[in-house]
This record gives sequence, structure tokens and C-alpha cells, in this order.
Amino acid sequence: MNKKLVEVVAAVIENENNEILCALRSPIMTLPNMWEFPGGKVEEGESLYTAIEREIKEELKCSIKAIEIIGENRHEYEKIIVNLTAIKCNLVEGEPVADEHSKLIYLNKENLESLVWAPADIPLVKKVINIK
Ligand SMILES: Nc1nc2c([nH]c(=O)n2[C@H]2C[C@H](O)[C@@H](COP(=O)(O)OP(=O)(O)OP(=O)(O)O)O2)c(=O)[nH]1
Repeated sequence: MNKKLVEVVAAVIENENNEILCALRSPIMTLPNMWEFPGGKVEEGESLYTAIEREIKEELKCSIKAIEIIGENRHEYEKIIVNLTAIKCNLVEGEPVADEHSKLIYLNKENLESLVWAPADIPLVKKVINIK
């Protein structure tokens, strides 16, 4: 059987200290206990930018503005194929809170690779590290 292709958007949010927001997936989520850029599945008829702004409001209870696409990576998991687009976003209102995630942290770019990332994220993490 063909694996389902899922479009996923993820937010790369930087704070004033040039640290990047990283989110730990909870033990009950798919890909448990792995780090990710927060986000989720794009719904039908939605643009990537609309999708990430909606997902972050739902998941992190704050408002963001999508600025630009950083990159895209397709990864084949056991049951699905994820097409992950990382989008640079700015916080507009409120502070992110971990509702569904186990933890949220801001981390220096130099330290991003010390986390255990969801496999689809790894090339995008490298790209984020090399920006600027
Ligand atoms: N949000 C997010 N999901 C990611 C990343 N990397 C990665 O492989 N994924 C995968 C995990 C999920 O299989 C899929 C969609 O993520 P999601 O956050 O909407 O997951 P979900 O809980 O709605 O999905 P599900 O478990 O209900 O099926 O993308 C990432 O950086 N951010």
C-alpha cells in the first residue's frame, strides 16, 4: 500500500537572545519524546502560512506571524511520509506555553544538534544553524 503523504508546517521562532524555540513531543504523541519545531498538519484549502499561524495559536496559546519559508524536507516514516516545511515566524502576542508538549525551551543555535530531533527535522535544524 502507498503511504499517505502528510503536509506539515513547523515554526522557527527566535527570541531576542537569538535562541530558537524547541518543543518536546509528549509520551502520548506520535514520535514520543522527540524534539520538534512546533506546528502540525496543514488542513485542506489552507496556505502554509495560515496553517502555521493557526497551529501555534492552538498548541502554544500565542499569536505569531509567518515571515518566510526556511526550507522543506520529506521524510518517510514507518506508516506515513511527512513533507515538513519550516517557516520563520515572529511572536506577535503572548508567550508560548506547553499545553500538548512536555516541554518548551529556547536554545542557542550552537546547541540545537544536542537534542534528539524527529527524523524529518534534522536537515532543517542544520539549515537553521547555518542561517546568519
Ligand atoms: N508539528 C511537527 N510535527 C512534526 C515535526 N517533524 C515531524 O516529523 N513531525 C510529524 C509528527 C506527526 O506525524 C506529523 C504531524 O504533526 P502533528 O503535530 O500535527 O501531529 P498530530 O498530533 O496532529 O498527529 P497525530 O499524532 O494526531 O496523527 O508530523 C515537526 O517539526 N513539527
